[in-house]
Formats: sequence, C-alpha cells, structure tokens
Amino acid sequence: MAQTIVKTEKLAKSFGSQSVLQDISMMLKEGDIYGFLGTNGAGKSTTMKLLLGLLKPDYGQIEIFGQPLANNRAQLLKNIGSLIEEPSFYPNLSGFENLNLIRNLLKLPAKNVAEVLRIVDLMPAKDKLVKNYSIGMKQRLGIALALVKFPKLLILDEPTNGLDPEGMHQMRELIKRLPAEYGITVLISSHLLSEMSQMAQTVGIIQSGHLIYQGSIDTLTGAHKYFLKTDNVTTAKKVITTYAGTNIAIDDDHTVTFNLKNSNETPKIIKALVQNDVNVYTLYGKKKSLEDVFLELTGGETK
Ligand SMILES: Nc1ncnc2c1ncn2[C@@H]1O[C@H](COP(=O)(O)OP(=O)(O)OP(=O)(O)O)[C@@H](O)[C@H]1O
Repeated sequence: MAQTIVKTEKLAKSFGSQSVLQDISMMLKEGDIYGFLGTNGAGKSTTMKLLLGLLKPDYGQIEIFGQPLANNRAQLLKNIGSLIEEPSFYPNLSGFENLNLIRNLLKLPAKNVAEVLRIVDLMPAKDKLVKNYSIGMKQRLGIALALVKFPKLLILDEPTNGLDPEGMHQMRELIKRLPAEYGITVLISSHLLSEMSQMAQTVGIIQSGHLIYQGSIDTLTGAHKYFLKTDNVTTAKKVITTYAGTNIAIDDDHTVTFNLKNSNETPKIIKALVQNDVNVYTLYGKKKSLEDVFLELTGGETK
C-alpha cells in the first residue's frame, strides 16, 4: 500500500482576528500529484507554509513521511522541495551558477545540477544570465532549485501563474513525469480546475479556509453539463429524465440543463426527443468549471 506522505488533522490558523483556515484535514499518498484548488485568498499558500513549518498552526497536527513536523522539522525538510511565491535568484549569475550555489550549500552531488537542468529543459540556456531568462524559464529554474536535492515531496504554489499557454503546457508535462520517473510526490496549488484535471489524480478544494472536497478529480469533473435549446421544455425534461436522472433544470422558457457522465448518451437523447415531437435547436456540453463545482459542493454558496 502507498505510504502516507502528508497527513494533516484539523489544522486551524488565524491572523489577528481573521480566521484563515479551519479544520483542514488533508492526506497525500506516495506518488500522488495532489491538486490544491481554491480561489484567491482561500488559504492555499497559508496551508503550504504550515506544511513547510514557515508558519505555526494555532490548532491541529501535521505529519510528514509519518513523523510529526513539529518535532522533526529540520530533518523532514531535507526531503521536501518547495516553490512558494516568486522564486528568488541571483540575476547576474547563470542558471547553472544559481543551481550550483544551492547544491554546494546543501552538499549535494555535482551531477544533480545537470540532471535537474535536463528535467526542466534548461540545459540549452544553462549559461545564460538569469536576468535574461523569460518568465517561463525563471519558473522552471525555480522548480529546478526545488528539485536539486531530489526531494520525496515537492510543494509548488501556483507555479503556472503568469505563464502563457505554451509555458503552462511545458510546466504540466514536467510535473507529470516527477512521480513515475523520480519517485517524487507533488502538492501543487492552482485556481484553475481545467489545469488540475490535466495533471492531478487527487484534489483538495479549499474555500474560505474550509476543505470542502478531497478525493478523485474524475468523480468531480467526470460528468459534463449539457444545455438543450428547445421550444418544449416540459416534454424535453420528461424525456431526458430517462437518461440523466432527476438532476435536470429548466433554466428559462427555452433551455433545459442536465448532467451526463457519458457523451454516448447524447444521440439516444436526440432520437428520443425527436420521437416525442420536441424540436432540438441546440444541444451542447460543457466541462465543469471550478465555479460550477463550488456551486454543486456548496449548494449555491460561493463565499
Ligand atoms: N501574514 C499574513 N498576515 C495577515 N493575513 C494574511 C497573511 N498571510 C495570508 N493572509 C490572509 O489569509 C488569507 C488567505 O491567504 P492565502 O495566501 O493563504 O490564500 P491563497 O489561497 O494562497 O490565495 P492566493 O491564490 O491569492 O495566493 C487571505 O485573506 C490573506 O490576506
């Protein structure tokens, strides 16, 4: 059975009178890419800082690799790499020199630098001064710095922020390789459900300091939301019930919305609608957004 890499129990944190986290109980298993999802200010960075011992919880327990963080921080940190907020570098040194400095400081083998440069695809730019790196290259160098000790756990706070679609793609591909090829478990935060669904198997969703969901991302996003434009919403709803269960809404005089787990059902629905004299003007499906998921999980309360 996979080892538990991170386990938190009922973590709580306040800043002054503002309660920022309440009752956060998370679990990461070895080999996971765990997507930590939430809107701005939900409490993702604060949670990550607690896991790194940069902040102390007001209440609750943190275990990393099966040991309490509070008693073993220095020892546990040797096996944790992180990128929280902006990575900081020496801009007048090359990527290679920046990495080599950290490698020396941590007394790591010389070969680690070349290996992480290859992983983050910066080998061709290794001798370029960091002040001349693009944003995407700086982010990848930040990950290389976090990886240079080949940690068992990598904690990344919104590493795709500020990247263009190509940069985001490169970052995703890089992260996806880490568990299988290097045995690294990854905790990564984001406010984009679509991005997480392309790399994480497990997600935790945090809203206003509460963990409102933890589990498989497929369970969460598997069903697509469908929209039917028709001139007979009442009959359409009756017909669709056979295929989509009872979770069907009539949005306005011409729109019926429903969830389907499998798009194979749509031709059958269209056939049944036509057989029942329901005119179909449009039928389209949409992947759920983080906002849709919030609405489903909280029953309409987004804050
Ligand atoms: N050091 C601090 N002092 C006071 N308040 C803080 C501090 N750090 C965070 N907060 C507050 O805690 C709340 C959660 O912030 P946090 O940075 O954890 O959110 P987040 O989910 O990471 O959001 P973002 O994506 O915007 O970084 C916010 O209201 C923030 O203003």
